[in-house]
Amino acid sequence: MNGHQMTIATIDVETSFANGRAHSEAAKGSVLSAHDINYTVKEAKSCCRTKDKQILFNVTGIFKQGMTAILGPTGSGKSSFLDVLAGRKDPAGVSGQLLLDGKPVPKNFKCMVGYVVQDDVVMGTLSVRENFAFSAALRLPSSIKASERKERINNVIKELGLERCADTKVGNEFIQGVSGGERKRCNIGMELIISPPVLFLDEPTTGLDANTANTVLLFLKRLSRHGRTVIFSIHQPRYSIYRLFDSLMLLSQGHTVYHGPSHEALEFFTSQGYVCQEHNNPPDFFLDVINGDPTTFDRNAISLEKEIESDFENAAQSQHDKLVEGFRNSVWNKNLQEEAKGIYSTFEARGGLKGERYEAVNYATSFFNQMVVVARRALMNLIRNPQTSILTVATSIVFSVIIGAIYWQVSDDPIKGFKDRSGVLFFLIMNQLFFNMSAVEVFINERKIFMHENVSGFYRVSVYFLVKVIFDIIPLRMVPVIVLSVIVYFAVGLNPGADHFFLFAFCLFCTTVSAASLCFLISSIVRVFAVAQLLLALCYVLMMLLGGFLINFDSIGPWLHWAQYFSLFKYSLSILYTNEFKDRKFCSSSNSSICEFGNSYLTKQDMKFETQWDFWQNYLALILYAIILFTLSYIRLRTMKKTR
Ligand SMILES: Nc1ncnc2c1ncn2[C@@H]1O[C@H](COP(=O)(O)OP(=O)(O)OP(=O)(O)O)[C@@H](O)[C@H]1O
Repeated sequence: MNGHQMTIATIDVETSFANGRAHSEAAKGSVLSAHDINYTVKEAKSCCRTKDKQILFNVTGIFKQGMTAILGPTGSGKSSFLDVLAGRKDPAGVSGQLLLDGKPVPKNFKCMVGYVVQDDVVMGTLSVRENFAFSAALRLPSSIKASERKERINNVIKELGLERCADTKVGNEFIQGVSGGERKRCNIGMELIISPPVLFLDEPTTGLDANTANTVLLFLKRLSRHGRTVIFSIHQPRYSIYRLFDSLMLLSQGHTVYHGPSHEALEFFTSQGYVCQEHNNPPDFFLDVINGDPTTFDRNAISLEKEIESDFENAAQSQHDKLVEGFRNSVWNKNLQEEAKGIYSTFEARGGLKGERYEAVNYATSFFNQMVVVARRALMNLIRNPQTSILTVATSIVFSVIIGAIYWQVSDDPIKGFKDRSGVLFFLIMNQLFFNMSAVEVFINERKIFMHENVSGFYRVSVYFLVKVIFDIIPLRMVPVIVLSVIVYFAVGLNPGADHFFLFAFCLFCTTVSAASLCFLISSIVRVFAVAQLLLALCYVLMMLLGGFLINFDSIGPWLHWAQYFSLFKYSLSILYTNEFKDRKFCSSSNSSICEFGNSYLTKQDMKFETQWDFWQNYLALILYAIILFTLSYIRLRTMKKTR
């Protein structure tokens, strides 16, 4: 079993999951065992060189029904081990064997288990019940009847003690919602809906006050009593929390320094010469020992104490080595290894499954069902979070009124008219681009929720992407464009005629969607909002400069001429100018015999406008621009690493 890659196969749990077993009896008392787990990552050394860094060293653990806490100093590998157990690490870096009830975990193990991430991943605009219904609609197989789903949701609400706030919105920065503890329980409930055989939680108490943390852990304890295997990483818990643990795993620098019943941990440390003072909190004491705190030594170990005083770091290291060695030779490890060996030999005796790759299991529901459920949530989110849309429309109205007032009924004079009209059109395109910069936060804000839901098997990447584009990005941009077009077009007095108005409005819409596609691409690549904004502003400024309207092409080197094809200004302004000036005669108001055709102005601007194709190719370019950038964003979403 040493050094082998993690094997992947399907197991019975999956079948029971698909059959929608009754909530209370599902996956009762599942045993997850990890055998000789090693985990290595590739660490970047320089720009093109990487080095292997081992994070976990031959970690063996058995996790039964009840609460198991994984404890250790910061950087000891708690989160890494939890992720490996939950199947959320790249299998390429993991070796060893994971067994669930003595059988290999399936390829989609991460979708079957519950994993409560540290961050908040519930939708604030939905109520607790609606969030659970969202999880149930996507993660339970379609074969489960609506009434059974409803019953499961009610059971989870009851199990987590959320009856009082079941129909309250979870809350976000705009909406007052449930309390911190209820919110955490709501995150847990999203996972419990599928009756997972094992529930993982990454530092469930982080960000909660002491009392709330206590309440959450009490609920977990109750869940574990009802037949669940609960495994979580935790930072220095208080005694009131520690006493709830059934089993404990202590890690130090990726090695196990204790794994066994939590109430026997002190005994193990005493056996190694470390005595916990009477009123000391055991978890604090364990961490102090692992961190090499000299006060944790037995008074008899004087020579070692001296060593610590002289060289603290070396002493901490030697204390770590001593603990690892101590545990390896302890009775606790002997029992653990024997039990693990028993499970492993049963698995081997069954034969057949080791090393085989079974087909990946599909999502619980169809593409169409996912589209409906995710789109419904997006629309509810849009309606219940109207601040963004209202602000966008209000800003659009104010801006349009200002533009209308400044450029009120522009003159038909060939000199003044050309200047004012081209000015307002240029300004409008610039506004459409910069006004859309808010779209860059779309994916940055939702990155965590998307990654969690996608990894947990809620929906396909394509579903999220299509819903985002069709029900979020496009509608949010359509209304302001209509408002702006109506106000500005008639206030400024642009080319009369319904056909010209619609061509104008359609051009602004295409420009907005193309700009939004660029925002979406950048937000799928960059994680930091400020950096994304800076990148976007840089792109727009370059587009403006190289679009051919602020500088004569003869003045730029030929080597830069290609850049114009990436400029949205080039296409959008070509449409708006042609729509406004082509075949129109502009005469001086003071002397009607002084007239000039708009065509001559277009020629001076180096614009092609003679044929229909000259005009329509710009729309085509804008549409292709949006399609290509949205496709690149989709590829980026698909290929991005979604596990840590
Ligand atoms: N992808 C990676 N590249 C390089 N080092 C990594 C990577 N992932 C984890 N590590 C390192 O592995 C060690 C264990 O990390 P891990 O996050 O599992 O620790 P932890 O015990 O959960 O820490 P904390 O309590 O601070 O969250 C750390 O030293 C961390 O820097």
